[in-house]
Amino acid sequence: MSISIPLNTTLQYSSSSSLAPSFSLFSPITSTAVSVTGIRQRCLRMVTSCVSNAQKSVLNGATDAVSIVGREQIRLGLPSKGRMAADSLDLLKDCQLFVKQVNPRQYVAQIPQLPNTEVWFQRPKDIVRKLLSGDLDLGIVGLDIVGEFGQGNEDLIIVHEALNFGDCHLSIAIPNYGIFENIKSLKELAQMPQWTEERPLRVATGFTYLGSKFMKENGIKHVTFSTADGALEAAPAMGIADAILDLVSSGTTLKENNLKEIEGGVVLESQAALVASRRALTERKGALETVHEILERLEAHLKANGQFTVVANMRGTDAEEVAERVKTQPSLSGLQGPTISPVYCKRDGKVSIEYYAIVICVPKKALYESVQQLRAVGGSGVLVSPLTYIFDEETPRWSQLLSKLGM
Ligand SMILES: Nc1ncnc2c1ncn2[C@@H]1O[C@H](COP(=O)(O)OP(=O)(O)OP(=O)(O)O)[C@@H](O)[C@H]1O
Ligand SMILES: O=P(O)(O)OC[C@H]1O[C@H](OP(=O)(O)OP(=O)(O)O)[C@H](O)[C@@H]1O
Ligand SMILES: [Mg+2]
Repeated sequence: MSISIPLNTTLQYSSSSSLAPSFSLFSPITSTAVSVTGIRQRCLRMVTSCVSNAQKSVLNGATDAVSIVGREQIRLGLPSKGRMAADSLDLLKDCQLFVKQVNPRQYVAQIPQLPNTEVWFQRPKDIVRKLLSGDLDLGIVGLDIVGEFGQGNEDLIIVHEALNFGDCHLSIAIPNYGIFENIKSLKELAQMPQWTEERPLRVATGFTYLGSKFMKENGIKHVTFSTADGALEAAPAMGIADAILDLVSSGTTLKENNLKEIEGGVVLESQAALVASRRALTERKGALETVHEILERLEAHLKANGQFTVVANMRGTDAEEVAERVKTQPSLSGLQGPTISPVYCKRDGKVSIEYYAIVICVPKKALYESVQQLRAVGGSGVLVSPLTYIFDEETPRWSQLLSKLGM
């Protein structure tokens, strides 16, 4: 990379709120800044050093980034557009974290519930890059993007790996016609005699890092990659590539372009994740507390999201006897166990206990089965309602995070 600075150019340097110093070059024609020949040398040295720091940061991650100083706010990166954008905001809303973005073209926003945090909207790949350069502290992106642009950098920490949206997988696909008609697995693809050093397997992908790592791990030597920004599924039919490596969710795009996935060809499973910079968590004041709060809210919401509260009445002699009956059924154990409380009825002017109310949480998937089991042990009047949050004593991911941080 080379930089040329015209003789009459001045450099403005600021290290204001961001981690990395920023600099800008001003031409005297358009700015009032004064050029002093003596400063030029110093400016040149500063530019060279900034550029080389920036290059190092990109190559090595935040290890070489400027130290964590100068900025009070924690920065959370959210996808600025595309299929992850609305879902990220909806998830935070479900956690009672309301991102106040006045209009969609505004790239910075606040969350009133987290006054020390600012939101920056960025393209997903830039969120990962900026976590590594120290310009963001936290981010929500797909695991595919973390893998491709994070390149295994140890400064990136996955705080929550399953935010329950953006599900897809990164997979190799080949034509379902011609020489590939009978090829069903990666092994068969690798063993095709067509691929040689002179004529390698040509793969079109936006995931060249993960792609070449995967091919190496699977012992496929004769392979080259080409890249494009989208519509990769056209590449085989256009004669540009033999195979593609791209994200798949419904599989419609593959099908519509006469392509098929193969056994052993899935490079990774992806969904949205909460990612953090290790350095930010260990060095930036308040970052760890903020991530703890976000994690608690996320876990409480995501855990509750998969469950219903079920209330039923059950005739019995006492609470223990009802508990014994309920415990015979596998789907009725609840989180810790069923809550059983007496139902006070008035009969002939006297208060008596004939029924007990049982309250349990059941996984949504097991709802009908649970209702049947409740009925089988004498349950009646079953009420089912959605659960909004389950706050556990401590979230398991929090202790995992602390141990990843060596705390
Ligand atoms: N079918 C899918 N195709 C692509 N990405 C998907 C799919 N389903 C979920 N995703 C997730 O959405 C992310 C991409 O979203 P989107 O395509 O909107 O991003 P982008 O940065 O705008 O990409 P692009 O380079 O296509 O403009 C992926 O990184 C992945 O995590
Ligand atoms: O399995 P499916 O549900 O069909 O989804 C997969 C397609 O979606 C994505 O493309 P996108 O819509 O982002 O368009 P692009 O390829 O132009 O980026 C991805 O790159 C695949 O092409
Ligand atoms: Mg896309």
